[in-house]
Amino acid sequence: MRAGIIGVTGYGGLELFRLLTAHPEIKEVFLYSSSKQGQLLSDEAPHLLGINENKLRSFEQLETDELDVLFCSAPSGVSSELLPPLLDRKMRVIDLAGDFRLKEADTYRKWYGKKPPNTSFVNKAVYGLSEWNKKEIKEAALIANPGCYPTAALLGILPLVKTKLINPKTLIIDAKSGLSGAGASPQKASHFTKANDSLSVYKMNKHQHIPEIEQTLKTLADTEVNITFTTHLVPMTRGIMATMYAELADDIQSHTVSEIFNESYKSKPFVRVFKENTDLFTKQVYGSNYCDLTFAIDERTNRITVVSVIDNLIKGAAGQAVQNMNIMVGLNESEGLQQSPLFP
Ligand SMILES: NC(=O)C1=CN([C@@H]2O[C@H](COP(=O)(O)OP(=O)(O)OC[C@H]3O[C@@H](n4cnc5c(N)ncnc54)[C@H](OP(=O)(O)O)[C@@H]3O)[C@@H](O)[C@H]2O)C=CC1
Ligand SMILES: CC(=O)N[C@@H](CCC(=O)OP(=O)(O)O)C(=O)O
Repeated sequence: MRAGIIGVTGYGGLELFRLLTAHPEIKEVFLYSSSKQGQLLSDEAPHLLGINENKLRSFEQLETDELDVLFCSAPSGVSSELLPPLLDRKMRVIDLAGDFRLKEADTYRKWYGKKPPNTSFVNKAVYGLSEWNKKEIKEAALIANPGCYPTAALLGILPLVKTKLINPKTLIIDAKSGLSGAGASPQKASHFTKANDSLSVYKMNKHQHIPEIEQTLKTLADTEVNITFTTHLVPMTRGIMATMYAELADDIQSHTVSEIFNESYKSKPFVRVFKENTDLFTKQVYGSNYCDLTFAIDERTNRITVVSVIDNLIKGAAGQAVQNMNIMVGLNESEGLQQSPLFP
């Protein structure tokens, strides 16, 4: 198969490049850039010197019949302009940005502050939460790859919301991300002197992933709810930890919660359910497509705490995108994604 990557010089794009060039079924990867056409990828990413010496192509050089699948890893607002003509030419696309995730145009306008994409393409897009939407992903021509925070949060909370083990109205998601979550271009909040040795909170009650999580709880767990979701920046390169709190429905014992988690993920190669009260850390999934989960029940408050960790650039972006490609083209979903986490 031949794959293309738009936005390959960014953090998500570089991870796509790394995964796709090691993928056993991918014979060639074409690289597209909006700003560095004609340069080598290694000019921008010196760690790739000698590994890929192909020139970055312009979008005008993108021939749909050359590619079996195209990944778009550009900032939000770009893919809604760039992708429709390619989709019209029957290109199979996996988009890593938020453009095609939210079904309501007004919701996209409100939370992203941008012009929403054409409704007909939004309607065609399938939400690529691999473990929960496999049937639809298999049939999709356009996949809206989930956001990094929603991936971590939803994998942790969906089993409990779906089985009504918690009261969803009491759900609070407290999430922390490494700096690569903010992308490669310099930003104030991730500037070394501000981020180092410090912890910051941002976009309180305004984060664009709030409607994405709410929409998915509605579509995949038939639960309409407004959530409380807070994001923090942690001075580490990669990783997300989502810590989620909710009131338990009456008299739920921990063995029931364990059973639900184990049952939900028993045949899912990338979700690892740890036993109750395990101390998790983001580095245990670093560089891998795993999402690790644990929980603890507080009998004094009748609340449950669920903890989920992922690598934002892999399970939260490029890894899940490759997993979705595998599902879409009928390969084993683990193909090319079986690397162990990098530790220490
Ligand atoms: N970082 C993360 O953890 C996650 C990111 N995402 C989403 O994935 C997408 C990529 O994120 P990330 O890699 O972090 O971002 P980066 O800022 O690191 O990279 C984005 C890349 O997009 C390209 N680009 C910029 N402007 C345009 C444009 N106008 N037209 C076409 N291409 C453009 C640039 O490459 P060039 O100049 O070479 O074209 C740039 O390197 C974003 O939508 C982000 O929200 C989703 C999940 C997790
Ligand atoms: C640490 C950090 O800044 N993370 C980014 C994640 C961006 C992202 O993934 O954006 P979309 O999913 O909306 O495309 C943020 O919180 O906005």
